Amino acid sequence: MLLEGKRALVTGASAGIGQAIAIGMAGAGADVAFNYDRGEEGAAATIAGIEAAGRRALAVRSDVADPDAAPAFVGAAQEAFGGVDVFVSNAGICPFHGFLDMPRETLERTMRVNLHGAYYMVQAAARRMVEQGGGGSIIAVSSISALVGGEFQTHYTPTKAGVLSLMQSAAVALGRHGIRCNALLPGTIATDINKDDLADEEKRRYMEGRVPLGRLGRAEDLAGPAVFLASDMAAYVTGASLLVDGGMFVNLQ
Ligand SMILES: NC(=O)C1=CN([C@@H]2O[C@H](COP(=O)(O)OP(=O)(O)OC[C@H]3O[C@@H](n4cnc5c(N)ncnc54)[C@H](OP(=O)(O)O)[C@@H]3O)[C@@H](O)[C@H]2O)C=CC1
Ligand SMILES: C[C@H](O)[C@@H]1OC(=O)[C@H](O)[C@@H]1O
Repeated sequence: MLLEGKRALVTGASAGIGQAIAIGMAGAGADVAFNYDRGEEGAAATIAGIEAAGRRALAVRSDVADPDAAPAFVGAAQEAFGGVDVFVSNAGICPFHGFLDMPRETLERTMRVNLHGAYYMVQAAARRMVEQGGGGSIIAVSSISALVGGEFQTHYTPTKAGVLSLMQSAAVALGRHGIRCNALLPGTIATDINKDDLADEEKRRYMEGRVPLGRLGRAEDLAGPAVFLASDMAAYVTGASLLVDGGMFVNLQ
């Protein structure tokens, strides 16, 4: 198995992409610790999925925007599993809103969760990996939106560009420790984050029509790419970004 005996941590894994990655990594042989903010029921489902794969699970409830949450999460995983080999920064929000009347609190919360949260979490994981020696793999869930804009995402797309940039700089900073840092760039993946937006049938059809593979993404579509980047199959891959979008980005006309 690609991640046999590895210890993986995933932020925001009570739902959607994080949950699929957490369960996918367990299926590939990893013990998995994950954090989440509010979704108790979802967290229980993630634990069940990890355990069904025969691996150990640890759930930690905390807000990634809180700088103290990062060392606490990594410390809890260290205590439970004895180390950290793989870290996935995934937690994120996207409260769709227009630009001209963007509430300051919406802007600041989105920045704090998506960008500051990723920074604190990745830094805490990297510190642990450096301390234990032996390298590691860090993956951040950025977005196709790091590369293109969105009318109702002016507060969100800069955070995803920032997360992509964080992986590039962290790859440079951490290469000497054998720690690889890469970004996943999902396209439009049907999850809770865009349930309301895609409830508009016309919008949904338009988004589907932009995808050469003919369908929106599923959370599970991110699990394989995440396992690959976490594994030794990607031993010489760092500072890279991988679009997982069914071809949406390259579909100009
Ligand atoms: N869906 C898509 O089309 C795309 C998504 N992405 C990115 O993928 C990531 C996951 O999104 P997706 O799975 O779609 O969304 P979901 O809303 O389905 O899941 C988001 C997860 O993040 C958690 N979370 C949210 N805020 C916090 C916080 N402050 N602290 C800890 N955990 C938190 C949620 O936990 P809880 O519910 O417990 O609060 C939940 O587990 C995000 O970073 C998003 O930007 C990127 C490109 C496309
Ligand atoms: C929430 C959006 O639907 C989703 O998030 C992204 O990063 C992409 O822009 C997707 O459209």
